[in-house]
Amino acid sequence: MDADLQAVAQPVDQARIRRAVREILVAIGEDPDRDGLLETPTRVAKAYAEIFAGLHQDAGEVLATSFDLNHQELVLVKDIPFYSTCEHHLVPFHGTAHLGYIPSEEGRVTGLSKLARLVEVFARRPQVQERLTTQIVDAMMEHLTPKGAIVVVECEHLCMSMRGVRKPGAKTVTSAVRGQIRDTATRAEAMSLILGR
Ligand SMILES: Nc1nc2c(ncn2[C@@H]2O[C@H](COP(=O)(O)OP(=O)(O)OP(=O)(O)O)[C@@H](O)[C@H]2O)c(=O)[nH]1
Ligand SMILES: [Zn+2]
Repeated sequence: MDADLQAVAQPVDQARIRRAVREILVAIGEDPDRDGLLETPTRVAKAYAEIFAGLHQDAGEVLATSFDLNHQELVLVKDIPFYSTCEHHLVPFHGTAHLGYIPSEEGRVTGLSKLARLVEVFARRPQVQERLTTQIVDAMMEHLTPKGAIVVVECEHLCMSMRGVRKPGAKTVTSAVRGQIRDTATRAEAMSLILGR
C-alpha cells in the first residue's frame, strides 16, 4: 500500500496535524508561541479527528440494525442537520439532508436514527456536496436493498459565503434517486413530502 493510501486507512495522525497547524500559523505571520495560540495545534488536531472521523467509519455497520415491520411504503426522515468540510478549501459547508426509501419486499426497515448516522459517516470527511449525496443514496441501496431510495441535500458553503464570491445565504440543492422512486408519481410524492414545510 502506498503512503497516501496507508494514511487514509489509519486513524487521524494528530501529531502530524499539530506540526502542520504550527507551520500554518507561522506562514500567516502569527507567533505560534504566544499565549492564546500555544494550545491551538492540539485543539485543531482534536477537532480534525472529530470532523474527519467518517473516513474510518463503515456505512454497513451503521445500517446493520433492522426490524421486520412489514412496511412496504415510503419511509422518509427529513431535515437532518449536518456539517461537512469542503474538500477544496477545508472550510465548512452545512445544511440539511432528507433521506427516503421504500423497503424491500419483506418490509424490513432500519432504525430511524441510523439514517441520520449514515449522513454523519459521509459528512465527516473532506467532501463535495454531489459526492456526499450519491454516497448516501448508494449506501442505502447496498445495505438496505430497498425498492428505491431518494436523498436530497440543501447546503450553504462557507467557501462561497465568507470568501471568494461572498454570497452568504446562497443554497445548493442536490438530489439522487434510485430504483422505484424514479417513477414520476412516487418521486413527486417524495419531493412534496420533503419540500412541504
Ligand atoms: N460542484 C461543487 N463545487 C464546489 C463544492 N464546494 C466548493 N465548490 C467549488 O469549487 C470551486 C473551486 O474553484 P477554483 O477556481 O479551483 O478555486 P477558487 O479560486 O478558490 O474559486 P472561488 O471559490 O470561485 O474563489 C469553486 O467554484 C467552489 O464554489 C461542492 O460541494 N460541489
Ligand atoms: Zn469550498
